[in-house]
Amino acid sequence: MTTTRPEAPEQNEPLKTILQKQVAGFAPGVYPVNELFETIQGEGVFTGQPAIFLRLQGCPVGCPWCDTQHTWTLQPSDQTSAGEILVKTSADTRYAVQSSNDIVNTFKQRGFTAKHVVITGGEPCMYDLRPLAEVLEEAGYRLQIETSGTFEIRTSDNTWVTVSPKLEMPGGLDVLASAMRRANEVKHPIAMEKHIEALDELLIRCPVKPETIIALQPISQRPRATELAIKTCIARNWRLSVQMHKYLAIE
Ligand SMILES: C[S@@+](CC[C@H](N)C(=O)[O-])C[C@H]1O[C@@H](n2cnc3c(N)ncnc32)[C@H](O)[C@@H]1O
Ligand SMILES: Nc1nc2[nH]cc(C(=O)O)c2c(=O)[nH]1
Ligand code: SF4
Ligand SMILES: [Mg+2]
Repeated sequence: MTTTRPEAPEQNEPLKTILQKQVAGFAPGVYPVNELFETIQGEGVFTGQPAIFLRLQGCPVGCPWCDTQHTWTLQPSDQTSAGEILVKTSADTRYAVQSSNDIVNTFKQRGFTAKHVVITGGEPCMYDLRPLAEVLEEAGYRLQIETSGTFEIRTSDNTWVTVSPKLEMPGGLDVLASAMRRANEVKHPIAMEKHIEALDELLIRCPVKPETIIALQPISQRPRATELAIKTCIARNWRLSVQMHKYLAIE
């Protein structure tokens, strides 16, 4: 296991600056892993697919409704061992720094049978995912990433890219436009009409490929958000993504 420890942040530095410095401290092919588990994909096109989830630590985007706010920070004091990550029973800020080979070996040691790997976060595209994709694909896994489109997407050509666009993006419009062009799937969290209007506007400014699937995902299972998503999906011929794992109370 790699024991790289990022430098401690100075006081009052913005989260984005702290994260950028700490991310730069990781060697290529080494990642801070917040969670690693096998479950059923509960979101988007692959809903129902058995999958291994790899949750990377760190995200500077700050969506107010984010359901994984414990992944935002990357505090050196939160670094722990790989063993501790595997026995986690609740969401917390701890992470283990692992190489791509550590990760694939863990999949094998745990006896995971799924061949679909979902890399999520936090924001996984803060990291260059190409070394990890190479190791995983070589070992016979298919990759999917969940990303906000706020960082350049660095992964294999075969990766299924799910973009959940964050419109007030720190990366700027060029980065988001490139993510939208690369997207196999756009999965947009919504609660109100204005979120659908924002998506319409975005699709004009940042077009997707004709085959890209568009899905609406109600924020936090709110009934009004779900009703709006259902109505809009039927009217637009878009997909509905309901975070099935939350209804089933599984990981
Ligand atoms: C937690 S994010 C991590 C990956 C990446 N940062 C992103 O935003 O795509 C994974 C997915 O969960 C969605 N999400 C986060 N919080 C949610 C919530 N409260 N309700 C519905 N979807 C949510 C995000 O939009 C994204 O599609
Ligand atoms: N079962 C399950 N499916 C998911 N799809 C996307 C998830 C995420 O947090 O990115 C997620 C998750 O946390 N659990
Ligand atoms: S970009 Fe993703 S992880 Fe980051 S705050 Fe938004 S939903 Fe959460
Ligand atoms: Mg989740």
